[in-house]
Amino acid sequence: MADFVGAVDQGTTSTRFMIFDHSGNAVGIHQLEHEQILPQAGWVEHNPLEIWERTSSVIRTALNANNLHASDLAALGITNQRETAVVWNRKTGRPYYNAIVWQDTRTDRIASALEREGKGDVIRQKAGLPPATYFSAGKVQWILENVDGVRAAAEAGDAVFGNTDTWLLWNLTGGTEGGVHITDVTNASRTMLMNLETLDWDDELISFFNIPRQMLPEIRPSSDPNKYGETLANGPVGGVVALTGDLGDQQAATVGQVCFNPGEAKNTYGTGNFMLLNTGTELVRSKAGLLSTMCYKFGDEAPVYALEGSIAVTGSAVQWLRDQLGIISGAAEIETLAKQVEDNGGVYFVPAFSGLFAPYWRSDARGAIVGLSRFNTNAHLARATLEAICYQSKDVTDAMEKDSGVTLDVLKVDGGVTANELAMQMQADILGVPVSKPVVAETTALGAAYAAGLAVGFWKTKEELVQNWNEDKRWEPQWSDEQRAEGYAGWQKAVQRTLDWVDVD
Ligand SMILES: Nc1ncnc2c1ncn2[C@@H]1O[C@H](COP(=O)(O)OP(=O)(O)O)[C@@H](O)[C@H]1O
Ligand SMILES: O=P(O)(O)OC[C@H](O)CO
Repeated sequence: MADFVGAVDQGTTSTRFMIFDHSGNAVGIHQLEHEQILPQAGWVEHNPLEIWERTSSVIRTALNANNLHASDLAALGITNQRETAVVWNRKTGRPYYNAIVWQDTRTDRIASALEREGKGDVIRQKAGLPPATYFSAGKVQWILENVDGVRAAAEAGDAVFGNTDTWLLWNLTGGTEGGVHITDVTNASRTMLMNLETLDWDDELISFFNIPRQMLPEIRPSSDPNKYGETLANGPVGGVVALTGDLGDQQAATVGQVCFNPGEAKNTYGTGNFMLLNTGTELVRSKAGLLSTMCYKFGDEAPVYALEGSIAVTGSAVQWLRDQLGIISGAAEIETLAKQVEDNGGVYFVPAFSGLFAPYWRSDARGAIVGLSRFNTNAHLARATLEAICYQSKDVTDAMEKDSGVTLDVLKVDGGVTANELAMQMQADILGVPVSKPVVAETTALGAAYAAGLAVGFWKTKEELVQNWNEDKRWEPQWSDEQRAEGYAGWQKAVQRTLDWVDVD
């Protein structure tokens, strides 16, 4: 068998290709950003053709730079930004419209109408999700209603939908020359169209959004010995390799962090934050504002479920300080600035730029900086931004404890923001729980590689993967209980100030 497994990680801001050896170490990586298209307030789009071009490019470059070839890869996995919706013509390969990104809020009226029309409870029951702009179904409905010719093409079977995993699988396996139209259970669980119990598209959910069923891809396991397809010999991989792993990026990170037992959780700090708790083969329905979602399904094993706390804006608040306010020139600088002051000086920043996701689900919220006095400086705002990342994670952790009864004894973390030592110390202080980061911090790509490799016997058991996980760094809580309670009370007050700001009806 070949010595390596490859994984494409198609994220919100960039796409990377990574090559892993049997110990789970990265032996090659290449990464490219793509354009964030912001046509109006609240709208976020990506160009699917640019994403495919960047994907091809990172695959070619990473293989060439390491003098590796298709024959060195035992299998390939894909992981992706979830929910982001692409609709394209299967005969021409042309997208009808830009991909509408998970952060996009243009469907707020569609989402609030669902609740008004009494469909919210059916959606929560069947899909495990609250009606919100976040999920794919409303985005597909918007394209069907607003882009000329799409509905007729969809009814004729020519216009098809996929998240970016499906778009890339289709292109990698042949595109107009016979590409597959496939997704996995984790991605499907974020569309708002899949029934969590049957793991199939649900006609009632589909009818809420008036989506022709033939637009939807086939739903397959996240790790599939019956491969989804093979890469084209003349494609970017340069040879035929089996595609056997497909997971949404947050579920992939959960696998990369080897959270295979019920009660194990990870928190990924990227553009947003996503905490997932493995709830085992039991579907736990959230009462505290979390999502019930798929964790993974490996081959013909029973599906594993998760509770998820999704936070829309965390690392992107750091980007906002850099790009919109210009108070730092690079993300890493926030740490130096925040360290200039001892504490937040009374300032709280709630970055509800896309409304508030878990556990509030309030699309009428907008961002607020509160508690300002003349004493405050940029340094307090920098500190409040890092605290906001951690307080939002505290909201989600509390909800998780309520829903599952599980008390975390350690929080496994990964993602871009975990490079920030101060933020990770704050997280341990605010939660009162140690925070632990693994040596291989690229857990998302690693999880997709694990899913692909398990399917072809490159790794034989999940226990082998657990052996690969090693701690790099741990932060212990230092705050007193009193400090923690006082700080969190301020945060909760600040959150109240952001609510009911925009009129979504
Ligand atoms: N040292 C740092 N301190 C705080 N935030 C950081 C730091 N380095 C990167 N980030 C943030 O991390 C995010 C990128 O993380 P990444 O895991 O690559 O995200 P994604 O997968 O969502 O693209 C950016 O939003 C950036 O602002
Ligand atoms: O691309 P990321 O890492 O920002 O993750 C995005 C999530 O999948 C959105 O649900």
